Amino acid sequence: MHSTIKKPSLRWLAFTCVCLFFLFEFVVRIEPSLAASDIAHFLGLSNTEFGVLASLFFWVYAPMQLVVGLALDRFGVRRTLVPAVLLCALGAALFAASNQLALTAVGRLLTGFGASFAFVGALYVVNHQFAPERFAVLSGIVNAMGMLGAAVGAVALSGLIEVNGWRPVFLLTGAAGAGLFVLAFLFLHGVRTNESRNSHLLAPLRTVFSSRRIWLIAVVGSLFYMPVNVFAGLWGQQEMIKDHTLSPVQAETAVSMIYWGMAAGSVLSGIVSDWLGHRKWLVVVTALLAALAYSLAIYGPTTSVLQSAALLFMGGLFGGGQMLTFAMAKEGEPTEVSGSVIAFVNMVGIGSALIFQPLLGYLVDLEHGSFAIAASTIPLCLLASALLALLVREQRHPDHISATQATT
Ligand SMILES: N[C@@H](Cc1c[nH]cn1)C(=O)NCC(=O)O
Repeated sequence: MHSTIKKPSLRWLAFTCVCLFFLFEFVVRIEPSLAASDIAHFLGLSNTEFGVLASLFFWVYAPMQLVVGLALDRFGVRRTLVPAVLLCALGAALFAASNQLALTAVGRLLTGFGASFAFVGALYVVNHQFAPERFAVLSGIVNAMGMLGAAVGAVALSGLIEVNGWRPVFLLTGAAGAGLFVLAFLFLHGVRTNESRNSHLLAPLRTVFSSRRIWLIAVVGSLFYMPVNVFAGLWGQQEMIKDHTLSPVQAETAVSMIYWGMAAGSVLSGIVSDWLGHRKWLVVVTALLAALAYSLAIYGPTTSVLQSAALLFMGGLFGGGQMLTFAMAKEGEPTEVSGSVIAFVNMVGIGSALIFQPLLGYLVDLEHGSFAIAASTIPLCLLASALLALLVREQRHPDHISATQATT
């Protein structure tokens, strides 16, 4: 049966710490892109070399997901997340303070290493310290924090960088991370339960890899998340400029609406899902509605920034339904493997960028610069996600049924 720590105030303090960590992680993740040419010039790098430097973050982040899940399942929240916050902050500070490329690269690797604990760690806290019927809405709030970090952080830091230069601002970010470490040290506590820890460190991976259901849900989540990874993250701005004659600033504004929509949608879909006590059909319906919104945004005849922004906002809003895949996946298994299950779904989800980002570029080149075929992968992935979600078996392990639900 599910257990929660006794004092609600401790639970909410832990939740606040992990939400702030995910927000911080998202800010340091995108920070280099806000001063790309200044950093490249300072370190004497070409654009390609700068791209490699910034991407070091993801080289550690993606494979670390499996380690993060195992570490959480084995050592719990406090012993993993508190050092992770410190390493993430130290990495950001080192990136800013160093004059040498090698040290800057170590800083970026360290940032990615620490950051890799944030999202899964936050969902782990939600899973272990709150009642099961709150999982979807609270994990939606976690996701919204990251999206707001990307949307608001980018604008706020760009302004500061313009006035003060990138190094003082990046150092300030590192200092904010140090402050967050102190908060986490003081207030981020795990729960002591009488749940059995796994007898073998790698045991949760066996459960994850051998479950056809978890693989299926991870692919559903990945296809559902694909527009955020690929359209919002890379190609959207170009598509908007080319096909809808928006200016670069208008296109960036319209595409950033995906993050705002996603922030609202993650929370809303969580509220509706926890209220209905249901996941699967919401995933199917929101994926279909997101497919419709993106199709209209991409293939519709509009040249108005307002209409494009509204349609992309709707795409993000319905896209918030992808967060429910985490609830679906972990609810099928015992709590002692939740960290690994959540981390695996996340790894497959963010890993889809490795396939789809270059694939879209390839298709655009193949069509001599036209997005007509390349962009069709966006609604197609969403449709595939909805269809595959239909195949997911509804399953709820007793660990994810709260005492109140169990007695009704
Ligand atoms: N919402 C996740 C990504 C995802 C994976 N499957 C479905 N969605 C997310 O934002 N993760 C944050 C991260 O970058 O780790």
